[in-house]
Amino acid sequence: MPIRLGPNQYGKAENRVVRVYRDTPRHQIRDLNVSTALRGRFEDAHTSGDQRDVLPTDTQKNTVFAFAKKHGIASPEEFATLLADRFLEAAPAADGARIEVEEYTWDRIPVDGVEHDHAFVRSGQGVRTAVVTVDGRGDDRVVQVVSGISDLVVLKSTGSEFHGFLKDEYTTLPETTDRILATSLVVRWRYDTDAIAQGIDWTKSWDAIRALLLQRFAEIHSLALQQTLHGMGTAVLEQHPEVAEVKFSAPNKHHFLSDLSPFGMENPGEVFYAADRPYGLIEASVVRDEASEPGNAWLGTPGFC
Ligand SMILES: O=c1[nH]c(=O)c2[nH]c(=O)[nH]c2[nH]1
Repeated sequence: MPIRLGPNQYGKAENRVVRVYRDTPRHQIRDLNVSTALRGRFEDAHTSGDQRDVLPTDTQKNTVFAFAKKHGIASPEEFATLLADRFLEAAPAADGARIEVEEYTWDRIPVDGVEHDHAFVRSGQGVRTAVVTVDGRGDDRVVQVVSGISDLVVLKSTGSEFHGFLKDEYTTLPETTDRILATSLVVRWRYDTDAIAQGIDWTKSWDAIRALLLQRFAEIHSLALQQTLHGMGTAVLEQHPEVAEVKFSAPNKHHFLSDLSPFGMENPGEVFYAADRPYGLIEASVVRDEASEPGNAWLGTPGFC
């Protein structure tokens, strides 16, 4: 029976590495969740059990922690690229490496109006993400970087409408010109490969894109979550030539007006029931026409159309 090994990859998932910089009394921390994966010519490991080409996932884990000490963590993107290059050097059978990073950010705790040197509170403003894929070596080396943010929970208490939609015999949703719009955004944006080759200030770009996404969410008068996402993504592409495409996954966190009429009370958009499920799931991407090819940039990153 003709059977062959299909797509495969292997690595160490969710290495939780915290790097403390303590060169001065004012400490700095980077708090990451790093997942590594190698792809390539690993048929023997699967078919005959011969592991001679396999760089163990345990070694990959050790490398993550050793590199946090040796190189520090300048940014998720840079750290991931260092790791990918290292694994391609250490494992000759690997044709590509995919490094996924989540970064949890911490703010200094203010004490008497002064930010503390070594006490932090986790910032609740979204998780920074990066997926770096390096394929090939030498002149054939291709680097793809998809940065992003997840768990960015946003809400507008007005400035959102939803009406004029298709109706059939099962439609009960009332049309509205004033509703709450709330979502927990997952946004990922892919960088142009030429821009990557020229060098990108990853943190400056990430900070600016996050701020722009929030600004546009606030500013856009929404006729649907779809239209809001399109406006946010378009703004990113207009203002960031280094970005090739933006993808969104946005659960529509429905807020239903509570019916207070049994209690003789009116409710002009003041009291809502925040439903947690089911939720509308709106996914969309915005792509620059002349965008560089994505290659393997999205391979292994689920949850987006
Ligand atoms: O912004 C929205 N988009 C939809 O597609 C949709 N469908 C729905 O019931 N409510 C909403 N809201």
